[in-house]
Amino acid sequence: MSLLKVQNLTKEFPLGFFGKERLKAVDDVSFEIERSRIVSLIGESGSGKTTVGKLILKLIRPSSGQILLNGRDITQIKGRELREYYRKVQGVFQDPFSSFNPIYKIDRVLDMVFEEFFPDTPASERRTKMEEVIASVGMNPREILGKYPHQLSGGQLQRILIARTLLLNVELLIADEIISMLDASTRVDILNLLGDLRERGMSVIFITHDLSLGYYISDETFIMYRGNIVEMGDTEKVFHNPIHPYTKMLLESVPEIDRKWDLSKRFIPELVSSSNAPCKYYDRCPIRDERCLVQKPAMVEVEENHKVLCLKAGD
Ligand SMILES: Nc1ncnc2c1ncn2[C@@H]1O[C@H](COP(=O)(O)OP(=O)(O)OP(=O)(O)O)[C@@H](O)[C@H]1O
Repeated sequence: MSLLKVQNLTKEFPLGFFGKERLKAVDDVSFEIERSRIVSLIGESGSGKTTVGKLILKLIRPSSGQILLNGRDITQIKGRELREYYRKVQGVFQDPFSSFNPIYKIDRVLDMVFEEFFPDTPASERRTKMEEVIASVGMNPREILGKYPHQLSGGQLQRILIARTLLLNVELLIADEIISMLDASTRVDILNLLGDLRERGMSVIFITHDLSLGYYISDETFIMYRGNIVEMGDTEKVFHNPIHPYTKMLLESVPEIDRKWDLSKRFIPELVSSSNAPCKYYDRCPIRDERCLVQKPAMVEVEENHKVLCLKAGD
């Protein structure tokens, strides 16, 4: 049984002044994540990545669909079951400063994990465990535990948030753009830390719009476009044998060190489709044909653990 199974997940938001129209921020998304895997969710701004993360974290409710953790549908759980869910599934977000209460020192922040989830743990054991997890995210507990959040850097705060998930021993971490605010060398340290979590048996959904970061760290990659996953599978296959025209375009648009900016290759995304084609990529698609105007694409398995949402993928 997979750790996480998401089935036909959809989230609509009201659109416009009176909210009569609806935006499908996540549209019929299905995937499974096994234990001890890092999966990147990649797509341009507004493609629905954060909404998927928030739905799994139960910060918002789905319009339809199911989310199963270890086979149990969690969309309706409440009370004690919900608390137990948060012991297993946690999120870390882009801006680490906003995740901390500025008046609590770091020891207090970590102690609250014990208060909430393991209240019977004696004080001395709490301290030992806190020191262990701070050390395992590469920091000196004596330098960190007595400090307030504003006395630490963004990278240090991200590590503390990851240390917090180690205290809980979570099974699934949703990491939403957690390294966009960090400098290049701190980024690599945090990415490597995610790799360590995987070695401990944790799975990570790594949300990013940065293809190279996704490629560096993930076992599997899901490419999102306007609420749909358009391509998914082993990272090596998605990156080295991209099939969906959107994935191909994304990979071609990564700036390379030895390639200069070229106006003729500039791509301006069209966020609202002008046709009513069932394929959301139709208006931008260089390989579209008349079938794409009438037939809704379904996920096609093009090779083992590599699927594509495109009518032409099977051609
Ligand atoms: N609470 C909300 N109410 C209305 N629309 C929303 C809400 N949250 C998100 N949206 C819309 O849903 C779509 C998907 O948003 P989401 O934040 O999931 O995208 P994203 O891929 O994470 O983008 P980014 O990389 O910019 O964070 C966007 O069009 C966004 O404007």
